[in-house]
Formats: sequence, C-alpha cells, structure tokens
Amino acid sequence: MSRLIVVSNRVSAPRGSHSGAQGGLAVALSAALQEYRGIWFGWSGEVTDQFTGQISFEREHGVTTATIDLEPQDVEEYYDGYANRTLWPLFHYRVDLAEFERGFADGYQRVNERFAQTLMPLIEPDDVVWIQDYHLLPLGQELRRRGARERMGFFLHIPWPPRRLLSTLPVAEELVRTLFAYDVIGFQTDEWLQSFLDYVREEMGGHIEGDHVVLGERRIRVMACPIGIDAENFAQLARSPQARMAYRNMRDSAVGRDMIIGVDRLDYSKGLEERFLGYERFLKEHPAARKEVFLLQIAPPSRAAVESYRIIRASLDSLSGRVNGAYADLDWVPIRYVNQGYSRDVLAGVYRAAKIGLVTPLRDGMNLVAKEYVAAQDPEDPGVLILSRFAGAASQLTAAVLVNPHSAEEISDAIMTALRMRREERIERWRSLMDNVEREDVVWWRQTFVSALMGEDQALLVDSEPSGD
Ligand SMILES: O=P(O)(O)OC[C@H]1O[C@H](O[C@H]2O[C@H](CO)[C@@H](O)[C@H](O)[C@H]2O)[C@H](O)[C@@H](O)[C@@H]1O
Ligand SMILES: O=c1ccn([C@@H]2O[C@H](COP(=O)(O)OP(=O)(O)O)[C@@H](O)[C@H]2O)c(=O)[nH]1
Repeated sequence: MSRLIVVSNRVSAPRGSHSGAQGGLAVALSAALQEYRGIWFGWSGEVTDQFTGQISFEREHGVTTATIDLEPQDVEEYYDGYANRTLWPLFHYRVDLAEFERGFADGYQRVNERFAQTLMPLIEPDDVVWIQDYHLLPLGQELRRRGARERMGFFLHIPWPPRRLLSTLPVAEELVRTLFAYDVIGFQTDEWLQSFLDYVREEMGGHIEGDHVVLGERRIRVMACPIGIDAENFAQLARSPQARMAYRNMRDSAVGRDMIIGVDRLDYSKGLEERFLGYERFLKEHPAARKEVFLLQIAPPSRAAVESYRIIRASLDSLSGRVNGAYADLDWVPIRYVNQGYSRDVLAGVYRAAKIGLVTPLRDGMNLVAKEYVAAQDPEDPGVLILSRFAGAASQLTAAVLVNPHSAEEISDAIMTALRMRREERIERWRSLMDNVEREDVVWWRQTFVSALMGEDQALLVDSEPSGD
C-alpha cells in the first residue's frame, strides 16, 4: 500500500486537537491520519533566527509528524502576509481588506520553495502526496520542479472566489497555473469548483472534459468533496465525563433560560458583528422573550499579528459592551462573550446544553462547528441549528434554519422560529442533519479524495457497471 504524505501549514498531533483554537483543518487531519501509514509535514509554529531545514519527527497516537521551523521574516511575509492579508480576505470576498504587497508574494514563494526543498528527500517512489490549503498553492509545482513524479493532490479548505474578484490579484493567472502541477484538486462545494472552472475557462483558455479540466498539456481531475467531522467520535465525546460536567455547569448557570451558542475563531469572515446585531434586533423586537435566552459566544483570538483581526476584536468588545449595557438586568446578561479556546470535550457538552446553535459566517469554506453542534445533540430533545447560507456546510445541511447573515431581521426571525419550534419538528430536522453528518464524515471525505488521487474511484466506477452478459 502506498504511503500518504499530507502537507499543511499547520501540523498538530492528536493531543493538540484538545488545546482549543487551532481550527477545523488540524482537527480533521489528525483524525484522518491516525488510520494511515504516512507522514504529516508542515510548519512547527516555531521560529528560528536562520532557516536550517532541519526536520523534527514525532510519533504520537499513530501519527508521524515532520515539522520545520521558519524565520521571523517568513512568518511575517508568508503566514501573516500573503496567506492571511492577501489570499484569505480575497478568497472570502473581502477585496477591501486584501493587501497586495510584492514582499508578501516573495515570502510566500520562498516558504513554498523551502517546504519543497525539505520535503523532497522524504518522498519515496509510490508515495501519494496530499497538499492542503491556500498557504501552499504552488507547492506541487515546486516539488515537480525538483523531480517529484508521484501522484499529487491539492484540497482547498476555503472558498474559491468568483472570477472577477480573483482577477484583482496581481499574478492571479500564474498562481492558478501552478495548480496544474497536481493530478487532483478538491473544493468544499460545487459553487467554489464552478468558480475555479470559470476562471480557467474564461481567463486562461482551458476547457472542461467531464470531471477533468484541460490546460495545454495538463489534464487534471477536479472535484467537490466537502470535509466532515469524526461524527461517531464527537457524539461519544458529548457523553464523556468532561462533556457531562460542562453540560451540567451550563444548565445550572442558565437557570432555566435557553442558551444560544456561537463558537468561532475571532475572524471577520465568521460574521460575529452581524450576529451580535441580529441578536440585538431580536432583543429589541421581542421584549417579552428577552429574558428567556442568552447568547454564549466563544471566540478565541486568531492571527493577532494581522491588523484587520485586531480591529474586529476591538469592534466586538465594544459591540458586546453596548448590547449588554443597553439590555442587562440585575439577574441577566444578554451576551456572555468569552475570548478563549476550550477543549473539544468541553465544547461538546456546551453544544449539547444549547437550544440554538448560531452559525452565521459571511463566507466560510465549510464550518465544522455547525456539524459538531449537530453531532452533540440529544436525539430525544435536539436543539436547532441556525446556519448561514454562505457557509460551505449549507450545501449539505439543508434542514437547518438557513439565514442570510447580513440581515439582522433574518437572524432575529430565525432565533424566534428556533425558540418556538415544536419538538417533533426539531427531531425531524435534526435527524436529517445528523444523517448527513454521519454519512459524509471525515472518513468519507478522506476516502473520496484519496481514492480519486489514487485513481481508484475510476476503477470502482468501471467495476460497478453491469457486465451486459
Ligand atoms: O491555522 P489558523 O490560521 O489558526 O486557522 C485555522 C484554520 O482556519 C481555516 O479553516 C478552514 O478549514 C476548515 C476545515 O476544512 C473549514 O471548516 C473552515 O471553513 C475553513 O475556514 C484554514 O483554512 C485552515 O488552513 C486553518 O488551519
Ligand atoms: O474553543 C475552541 C473553538 C474551536 N475549536 C475547534 O476549532 C474548529 C473550528 O473549525 P471550523 O471549520 O468551524 O472553522 P475554522 O476555525 O477552521 O475556520 C472546530 O473543530 C472546533 O471544535 C476548539 O477546539 N476550541
């Protein structure tokens, strides 16, 4: 069997998945890698004065990680710069926040070359290489330039922007061209896949042949393949002693009120300001229902070196203060706003104690919190998921109460609908959501992508055709 080499910016061993704020990608990959003989390669998260290319290997809970340190200038230009000040805002439709600096682009290219140079000696013939996310778009091409002949795939965890937006990026075409070094490219939804194809067709003269796209000599497989969670494990986590304790604490502190839960990295793409405004509108429009509820918003700080993240943090501090100042009473605070990360077992208990899961990103590649909220519910008395139409998860979780996160009115109405929803309807919607979360889980995601990468899905298709004898 071939080894799987997974490459991502952030690498975190399974124990790391309990530490809080590392986001959905690390959580999903640590779950996937435990089943594979292979290596997970990436940045250690540490800095060193001078790049050495020295690799630290660790093996824990069945996962071998291989990490390298980067120089401070690398982190500034590649991670804080091109990845999170250029690509992240642009790919989340925020051209207004995107910064186009040549220094960032140079640092991004340099770090991708450093990844290629250090990873190359670890790759053996027959290995399959799977590269993750926007930090590493050109890595495949850099590996090919150094002689890699193995099958290589790329999965994008964030949205792919519409053609006209992408065209604002200097050297967009060159960057997209690098993707043709891969054999398979995966997107979270069909919408992002279609935007990619539109760019390749209209701006680069490529053409589509079924589930392949052709550009010059290169013909590559493309697919929509939404990431899932380890649903079974998460549902078990929700029954663990830590989760039960968190559940009891939340229920006690709620003193009979219904809790609305939000859990997001502190990121402008998550629509937290709009969420607070929607909730404020609900408080204003429904004075009688006001004290029936409270909102617990968990928002661990993220990418704090980037100015737009400092701005959103200050803005949320002031907005939550304003809403609490206007509506709080001696025995009730409308928003509990918490800026720290919690372990996933604690989160599971908190999700289960919440009558409403409020997930309203303005744009989000997937949003695993939405799926975790569903998996943590009590089947006999589940809560209601309110979900943004603009999260990747909305393409699968159609039985949620779907909202436009830009509309305070829609958020307010959705909260009222969820609070008054009868148990039969809650159960019916939850069953449909849970069916999807269980069926298209993290194992399904990994198997679907990796079998396309190994060319096995074609074989399966051929095998399953009637013989005609
Ligand atoms: O590594 P960070 O800079 O701290 O950011 C955390 C992760 O954020 C992004 O997550 C995306 O991937 C999730 C899993 O597919 C998806 O559910 C979510 O919608 C995306 O935003 C980022 O893409 C990851 O690379 C980061 O590790
Ligand atoms: O305090 C926290 C907040 C979040 N998370 C985890 O971080 C991930 C967030 O993933 P999502 O896809 O929702 O968003 P991302 O942060 O990757 O954009 C989920 O698995 C959460 O359980 C966590 O472990 N502790």
